[in-house]
Amino acid sequence: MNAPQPTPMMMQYLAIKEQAGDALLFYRMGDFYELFFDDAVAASAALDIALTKRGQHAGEGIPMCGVPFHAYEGYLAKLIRAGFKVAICEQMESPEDAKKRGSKSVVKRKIVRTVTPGTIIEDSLLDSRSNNFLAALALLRDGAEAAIAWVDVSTGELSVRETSLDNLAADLAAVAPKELVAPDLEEGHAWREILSARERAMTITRQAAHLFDSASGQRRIMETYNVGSLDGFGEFSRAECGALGALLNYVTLTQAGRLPSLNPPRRAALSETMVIDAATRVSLELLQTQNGARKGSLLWAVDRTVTGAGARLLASRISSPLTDIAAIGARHDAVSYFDAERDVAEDVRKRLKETPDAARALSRLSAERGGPRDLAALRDALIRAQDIAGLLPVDNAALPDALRIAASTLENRKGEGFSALITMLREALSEDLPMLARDGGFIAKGYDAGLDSVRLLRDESRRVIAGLESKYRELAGLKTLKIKHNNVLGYFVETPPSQGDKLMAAPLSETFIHRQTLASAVRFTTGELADLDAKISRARDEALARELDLFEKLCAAVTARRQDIAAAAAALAEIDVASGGAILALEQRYVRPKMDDSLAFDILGGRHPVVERVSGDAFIANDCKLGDPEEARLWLVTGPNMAGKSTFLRQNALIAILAQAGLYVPASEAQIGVVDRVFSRVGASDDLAGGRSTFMVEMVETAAILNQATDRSLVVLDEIGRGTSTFDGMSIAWAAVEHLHDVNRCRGLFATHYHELTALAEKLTRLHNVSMKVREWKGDVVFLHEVASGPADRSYGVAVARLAGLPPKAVKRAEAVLKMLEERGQSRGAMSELPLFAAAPVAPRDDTQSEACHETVIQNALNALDPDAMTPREALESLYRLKSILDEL
Ligand SMILES: Nc1ncnc2c1ncn2[C@@H]1O[C@H](COP(=O)(O)OP(=O)(O)OP(=O)(O)O)[C@@H](O)[C@H]1O
Repeated sequence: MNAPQPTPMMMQYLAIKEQAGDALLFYRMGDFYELFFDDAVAASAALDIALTKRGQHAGEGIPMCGVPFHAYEGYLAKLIRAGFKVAICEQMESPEDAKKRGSKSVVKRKIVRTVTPGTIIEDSLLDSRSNNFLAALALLRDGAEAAIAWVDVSTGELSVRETSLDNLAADLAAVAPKELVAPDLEEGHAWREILSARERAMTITRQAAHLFDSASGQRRIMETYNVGSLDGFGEFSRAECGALGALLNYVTLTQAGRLPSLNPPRRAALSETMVIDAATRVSLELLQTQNGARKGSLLWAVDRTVTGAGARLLASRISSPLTDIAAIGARHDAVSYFDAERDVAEDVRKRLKETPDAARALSRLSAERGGPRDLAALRDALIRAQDIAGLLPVDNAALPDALRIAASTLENRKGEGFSALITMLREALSEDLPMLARDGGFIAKGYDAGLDSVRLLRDESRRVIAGLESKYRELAGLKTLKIKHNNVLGYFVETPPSQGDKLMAAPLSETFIHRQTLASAVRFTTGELADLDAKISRARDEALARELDLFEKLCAAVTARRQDIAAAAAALAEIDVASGGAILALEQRYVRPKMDDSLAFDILGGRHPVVERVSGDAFIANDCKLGDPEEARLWLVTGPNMAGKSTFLRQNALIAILAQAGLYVPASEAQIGVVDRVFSRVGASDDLAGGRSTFMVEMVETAAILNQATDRSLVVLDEIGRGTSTFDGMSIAWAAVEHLHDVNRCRGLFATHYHELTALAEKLTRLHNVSMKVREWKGDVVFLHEVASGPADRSYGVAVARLAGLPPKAVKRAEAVLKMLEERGQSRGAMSELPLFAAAPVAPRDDTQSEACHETVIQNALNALDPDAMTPREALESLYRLKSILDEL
């Protein structure tokens, strides 16, 4: 038996599916996008929609599912978030046109774009406050030359930098692309290993090596920016050209040739930014917490921006702090201006709040995917830009350079200004705007005489129709006769069923032509009505064609100015970040850090931005003084668990990052010699997927720090070596401190539970012991969260265990073991002499009655307290009081 032949429709589908490659194919059929075969199976599982079988096309059941066109964006968003790519295939003609062409059943179809995690431009699929980067990695000469380029297709921001095997992980962590285009590397290749490690955080799209070639990259850049040479862009290395070329190529491919507006590529040299490796970013929770939430991150604590573009800019600044003192100072100057001019800051922010996202609207319009509302968004953004520029007069001598440049960009002072464009858009657009241009009705009355006269014709005909109704009622002698409209019949006359016969009989049948009989009505047309209907529909088509033509002209006028508009949008974001920084400084008492090229790290009254935001006034500020010629370079921090060591360590790393991102810092004073790299290992994590134990991860990370930290770096390390046996761990911690002190010579904070390490301060001249202060009261411990000079006298581990609610028997036993260990010295011998825990005698309870009585007294005293209303000191005093009550009992 012969295999069934695929139908012409299925042959068309298979040909288009081949073009879609690894993307799911959304195949437009009427009001649905349909998916077939494996695509259907994958989509129905990911979207939780029904999978059915279609039998006609190839003679057997083909798995299929579909999503309705009017609601497809939600489904698309879900698939993209799940890491899929989706090729959108549209019908390019109506079935009627296909029939006219002589094709029986197959209408022309074409992939109009492929949506991938890194190439989204639809607002509904994007988070307005987050960047959505697509990156490309070029490796030339097997990685001897390498570069990474990245773009946010929704805003057109494009950057490129050289990278290396050592820096790639940090670069990828800094950019955090949603998708990376990379050459297809063979198994075991060192670069591939680094990419695989990040595969969970981004989609990797592998492409043939020749697409990353430098010469074709150069051609692609010139084509994209329509220039004859690369001279205007500054010098790009061969690898940078390769990465940019591959990136632009992929964007062109996925957008089916309709490129969104892209800014000229900006070179982001490695030396200009602070290096923060991937593990440090996770540990410091810069843009998101370790659970992936924005709330609780550094960005969440310091973000006071009021626009999406401002939030995105702030996120990239925190992600890539600067190292150039002048550039950092320029950002601080801008915050400082708004800090001094609070009223101006408030006025500016009021207007910013009403400012639409110009960068994203512009991008959609440039990619020919925008609508009338995007034009209105640009108009309103430019109007607000002018208002804001008015609040920042460029001749004001107090205005810092960064704001002066921003204000002059907002008005496009060096160009032709935006007034003409604003006037044009103001006059052109009507009040109520449809989502899509093809819905029509968005051009304002009075803007185009031709359109107005067509509309007049249409309205005139509508009026005539309204008049016809009374004429026909009179003619037929029927009060119930009505003229109605629907999409199938156009305008028609309708009567109740009981009256239909009257119109179908002579003489009325000469005027009324029967069209339809329904249970509830009988419908007719007349020659006059048909003429008017045709006139109206011609006028409607003509009006729409005219509107679409005008829309195109408006878009062309806007996109012709896209560089200027993009610059104004960037200036608005800059002003948002600076004014938000000033508001933050005011609300949270942040100060401007003094930046210089010394090796100082001198923080007075430093606070943790996130813990402080959660705990409010109860947060205890602490100083940190490192690197001064006379002072210590490294602090060894000891103290019990829960005393605040990790908080102290992290807050200082965060202060360095905030300062160099161009923001003020949570401290009463700060002087920072620019930091080139920040390393933070606070809290161990394991890498089960990578097959590495907690201890192994810790050692790999410690190795990276000891190998990479320079004398300009800031290192914060918490309890290195705790994942192994006490003696191994202590030896590793010991050696790490010595290495940081003598070899790396960096500034750093090193927290440890190994008290033995405190003896190192006698040997290492620039190591200083500090400890977290606690109060002890008859075996209980109260945390003061204050950093004091000198080592901790005890570890208080057992006291903390008691606080945590360990059963009293276990606590008593721990105290006994501890005492024995302390008496005999901490040696393996001492440990082996200890009797087994289970065999330990437990003192029997005696005077239970008096204990119960004591409990009541204590309970009453406790009930009288309101911990939420107390400061830590009041709490401490209450504890003392409680203790004295207990003593008296
Ligand atoms: N300076 C401070 N002011 C107020 N509260 C603080 C301060 N520092 C820390 N805390 C509070 O104490 C808790 C414990 O802090 P942290 O985790 O830093 O202690 P730790 O000494 O590192 O403990 P461990 O050794 O168990 O990791 C924090 O969750 C925070 O709420």
